[in-house]
This record gives sequence, structure tokens and C-alpha cells, in this order.
Amino acid sequence: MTPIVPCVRRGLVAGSPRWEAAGVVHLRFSTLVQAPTTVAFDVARALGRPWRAPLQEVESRRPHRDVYAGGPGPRVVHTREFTATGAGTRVEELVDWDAGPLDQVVLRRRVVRAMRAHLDGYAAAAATRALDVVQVVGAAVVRGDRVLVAQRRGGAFDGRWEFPGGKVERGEHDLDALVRECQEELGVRVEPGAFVGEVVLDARIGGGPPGTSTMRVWAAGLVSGEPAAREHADLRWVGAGELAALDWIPADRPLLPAVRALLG
Ligand SMILES: Nc1nc2c([nH]c(=O)n2[C@H]2C[C@H](O)[C@@H](COP(=O)(O)OP(=O)(O)OP(=O)(O)O)O2)c(=O)[nH]1
Repeated sequence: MTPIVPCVRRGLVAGSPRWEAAGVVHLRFSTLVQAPTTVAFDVARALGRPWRAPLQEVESRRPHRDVYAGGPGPRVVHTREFTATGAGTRVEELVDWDAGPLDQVVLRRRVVRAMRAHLDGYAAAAATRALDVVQVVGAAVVRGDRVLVAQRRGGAFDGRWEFPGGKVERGEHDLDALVRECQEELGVRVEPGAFVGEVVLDARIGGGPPGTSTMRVWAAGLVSGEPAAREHADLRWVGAGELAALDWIPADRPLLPAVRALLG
């Protein structure tokens, strides 16, 4: 589990006529969840609320935005943002309320305590759930202004283009899997570089339901060897302008702008 870093910033709404009288408290919590975005999102959606009475939920658009209120007290707005990173899903949680000085002090202490417990439980639940999800990794192997693409042979995506890669084995690190798959499929040694992105896979991977697994893609450079189609029907080095015209596995298409950016 990764550390949770509460960053407390008290601000006032610029331009508000109540600028002097009332403050807006923003609490920002950032945590890195060791789980694909699908799992981080689902676990957040299913979570209970972080606060006990008297704060009651008055609006729920979980996992993105929930609003709480307690009697005549302030409304507390809790929002979440999910970002895929090479190390997991970064979840930014913001808790805001507009209140007088007493509420700022008393509520802030309560909210920070509740959020810490809530996020500890959240990160642990997501990491545990992630163990049941088969992760796929892909390599955008770049040479000059071209990227290597591979045409699948056999199976549900026969003839479609993809990034070389495959399933991460249990207990294996994503980047080790990436290097192993490139060796097995292409007969080359690659050095992983920048994280390119993560997409939800349409397919049923490793027996799980469709839409649970994700593929994480990294840029990679060739260290040794010349790629050979050991398992694919064909390989091609393509430039930025040729990417969109290929008949891709549909799930891969959202990654194409980021891959194009790698090619300058
Ligand atoms: N390698 C790769 N797989 C992709 C891409 N897009 C996509 O939806 N997939 C799906 C297709 C497969 O259902 C799954 C990857 O499985 P795979 O069969 O390539 O994995 P693997 O090499 O470990 O093969 P195996 O040992 O299970 O036979 O991910 C992609 O760009 N590259």
C-alpha cells in the first residue's frame, strides 16, 4: 500500500463578497492505488461513505462526486479523479466546504481523520481485488520516427493490429512482463521507457468478465536484436501518419494519439 499524503490548503473564493467572513477549506488527498483503473474505479464506487453521522449524503454521483450535509452545518463536497500511471492508478480526492472559523477547525480535524481511515481501507481493498484481474502490457517499440506494430494471428482478433506484449504472470512486475513478452514474441531485448497509457480491454482476458482487465503500454527502445514475427502474422514499422489507417484491435485506438506524440 502506498502512503497517503494529505495536503491541506485553506483558500477563499476570489471575488466572493463573503471573502472576509467565510472561508473555503480545500483538503486534497493523493494516493497511488496498486490496481488498474477499472478496479480503482469500481472499488471507489462501491465504498461506503467516509463520515459517520451527523454528515448525511445528500447527493451521490459516486465515484466522482458526493455531497454531504449535517443539519444547519456546511455542505461538504467530496470529489475524486483517477489517472493511470506506470505504477498504478493515482486517485486525487478533494474535500471542500464553505464554513465559518469553528467549522473550519472542528470539521477539518474530523474530515482528515475520516479520510485517512477511508483511504487506507480503499487502497487495501483495491490492491486485493487487483490480484484477481489479469493485466496485459504492451510495448510501443520506437525506432526513429516509426513504431513497431504487430498483426495478430489466430483467435478472436485474427488479422488485427496490436502492440507486441501479453499477459502479466502472477507475481510478475509489469515491466518484467513487457521485456519477457518482447523476447518471446519478437526475439529482441527492449528497454522500457515512458508510460504511454492504459486502456480497458473489450476482450475476456484470463477468464474474467470483459471490461475488467486493462492494458498498460510503455514506449520501449530496442537494445539488441532485429524484430521477427515469431508469433504474429506480420510486423511493420509505421510512421505517425499511417497509424490510424491500420485495422487495430478496437480497445487500442484511444492510445494512438499518445503513440503518435512519441514519434514527434
Ligand atoms: N498483446 C496485446 N494484446 C492486446 C492488445 N489489445 C488487446 O485488446 N489485447 C488483448 C488480446 C488478448 O485477449 C490479450 C493479450 O493476450 P495474449 O494472448 O497476447 O497474451 P499472451 O501473449 O500472454 O498469451 P497466452 O500465453 O495467454 O496465450 O489482450 C495489444 O495491443 N497487444
